[in-house]
Amino acid sequence: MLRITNVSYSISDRFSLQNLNLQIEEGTHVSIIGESGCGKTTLLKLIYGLYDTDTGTIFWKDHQITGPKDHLVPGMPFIKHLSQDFDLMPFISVEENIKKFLSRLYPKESEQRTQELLEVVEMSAFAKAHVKTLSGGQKQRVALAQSLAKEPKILLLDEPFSHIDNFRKNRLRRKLFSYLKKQHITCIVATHDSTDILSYMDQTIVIREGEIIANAPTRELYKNPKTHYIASLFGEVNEIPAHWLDTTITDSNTLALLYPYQIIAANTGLDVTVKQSYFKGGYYLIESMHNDTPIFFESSKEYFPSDQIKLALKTLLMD
Ligand SMILES: Nc1ncnc2c1ncn2[C@@H]1O[C@H](COP(=O)(O)OP(=O)(O)OP(=O)(O)O)[C@@H](O)[C@H]1O
Repeated sequence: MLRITNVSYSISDRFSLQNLNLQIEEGTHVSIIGESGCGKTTLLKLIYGLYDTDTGTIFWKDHQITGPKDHLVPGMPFIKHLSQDFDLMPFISVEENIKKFLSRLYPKESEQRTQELLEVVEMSAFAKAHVKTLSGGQKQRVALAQSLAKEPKILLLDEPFSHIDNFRKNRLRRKLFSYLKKQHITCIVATHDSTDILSYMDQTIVIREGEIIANAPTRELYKNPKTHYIASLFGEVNEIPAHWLDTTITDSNTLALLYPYQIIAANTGLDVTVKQSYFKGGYYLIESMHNDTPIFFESSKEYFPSDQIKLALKTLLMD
């Protein structure tokens, strides 16, 4: 288990991570989400041992993770950290970039492992190519393979798919996270992308201004977001008086957080005027207005500006 206890760390006068407490079971996949600048990367670097904490401790099982004060070369050997600027050698080939992390004493095994990893990240065709000739997304895939070469106990990924096209991203995500589960590698991912999270992450941690404000199983967090900030990290969300759509609620001060898919056009309900329809492939996201309040909902049918319609709740409970 990874155990973070009362950790604080000031990066500057303006930013600090404050009193973090966190436990992550071995083999779990965890995402760290939060707005840009909230401290996700800083937390990953603390876990890797790139910074010395101001207070508190970080342990992986019985090993204390400590920073540059205690290590000439910071970073723990059983952890791999894939940063946003992948650390590859540009003038050697893709496979050499991976092999340099494997033992030269066993060339056959090293070759096999390299090919296995290139297959996971779908870069086998580029094995002999020089890294400097690769695109950003291809470099990111090589960096991913490199981070797995030595089979870390913990893999820390910072925006791991940010440069990778949608065509490949979904397949790569499926392959990577199932490989990590199979190998029982604990994985912590800092991400902005909610599709990284929902299907693959067992646990999600939400950070706001240097503080952990939520830590829960991912589905639970998605279904019951406690605040607008948390819900909005998963996509568009409406925060509206609950009684507008739920007639069982009498208190007009109670607010409801509703994702667009929870609201539908109906024969009776709340009067709204359509402002805009956004084509999303299998459905439309409709932006409508009730008085001055925007309400987003999903529809299989396109609506047009100024259409007058009524909205109702699709589900009271999200399950
Ligand atoms: N070396 C540094 N010196 C001073 N301030 C820094 C340094 N590194 C980061 N910061 C500041 O610390 C805060 C947290 O940065 P961090 O990179 O951890 O955020 P983040 O949540 O990962 O952001 P993003 O999602 O944009 O990558 C930011 O306000 C950033 O400007």
